[in-house]
Amino acid sequence: MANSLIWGRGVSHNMIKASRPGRVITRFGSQVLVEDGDGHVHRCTPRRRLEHVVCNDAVSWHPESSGDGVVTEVHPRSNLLERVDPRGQRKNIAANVDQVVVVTAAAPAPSWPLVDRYLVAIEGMPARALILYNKADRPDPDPESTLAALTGYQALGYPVLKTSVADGRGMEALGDFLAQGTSVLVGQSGVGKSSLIQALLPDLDIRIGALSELSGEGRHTTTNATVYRLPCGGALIDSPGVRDFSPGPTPQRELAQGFVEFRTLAPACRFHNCTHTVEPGCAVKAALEQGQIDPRRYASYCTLLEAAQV
Ligand SMILES: Nc1nc2c(ncn2[C@@H]2O[C@H](COP(=O)(O)OP(=O)(O)OP(=O)(O)O)[C@@H](O)[C@H]2O)c(=O)[nH]1
Ligand SMILES: [Zn+2]
Repeated sequence: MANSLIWGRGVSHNMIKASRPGRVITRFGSQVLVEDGDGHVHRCTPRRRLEHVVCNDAVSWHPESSGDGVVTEVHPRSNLLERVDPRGQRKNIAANVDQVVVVTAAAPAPSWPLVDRYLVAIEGMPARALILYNKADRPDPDPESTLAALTGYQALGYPVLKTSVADGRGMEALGDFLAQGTSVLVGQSGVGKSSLIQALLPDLDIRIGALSELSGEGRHTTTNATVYRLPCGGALIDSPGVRDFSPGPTPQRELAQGFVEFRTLAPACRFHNCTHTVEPGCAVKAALEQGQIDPRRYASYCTLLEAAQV
């Protein structure tokens, strides 16, 4: 009898210590919320050398008898979404982002150079991009430019979708895209990111409330990047910082890689470190002169090159 009791205790202790797979839902202070394979969320403290753990990291963790758990390992990341703060410091936002939805709209007027800048960052991560044109229910002040830009992106292989939160068009197709993985929505202020997220996650406030309660930190959780499972399938990472994500300056050598139409041409340039601007024998400029590259995209490249890190 005594033996079986000791045996019983030993088994449950081992079970508690056995590491389990999980996903970091959000961070708050020095702690994280980890979702296990059954969808249950546990408050955990990362081991000391794992302080860098971020939203959507795949981790190993185990529960402790105190109730909270311990994150023991952060698995290799497929990518990392970084933000550059006003002082120029890079801050990690979230890991393992499969897809980035670049939201534009009929109003405010689309900034296509900004879309190009996002695409460079997305290509560098790498992640799949979707270009969304929201508020399609409203008249476009410059329909010709919009059509030219959107068909241009499609020709480069980027999926393009028109949506309206107001009349619901395109929302099902957006759900189908989001179902393919873990996504973030980015874009200029006022294009409708909050409205889209509210439509995709109608119970967002309730979920934020539940997570805040679990963290024991009141409304603190809402300011940190958080992963939400979507009813349409897939997951969405959101926070004010994610929505306002603006990519920092790109290293010069990575910039040309971010323009997908340059990739097959660049190896044919005379100089291996060609900037595709002033060099003789540049295959990119030759393609531009022959009308095979969109001059608008090339102008974006030149603007980004001026701001690029050497
Ligand atoms: N007509 C129309 N209006 C929309 C649509 N989507 C959003 N809006 C409106 O556009 C305005 C801005 O929408 P938000 O969702 O706050 O935009 P946001 O991108 O989150 O903006 P920030 O919070 O500033 O980053 C609001 O008045 C919305 O009601 C749409 O599809 N059609
Ligand atoms: Zn070149």
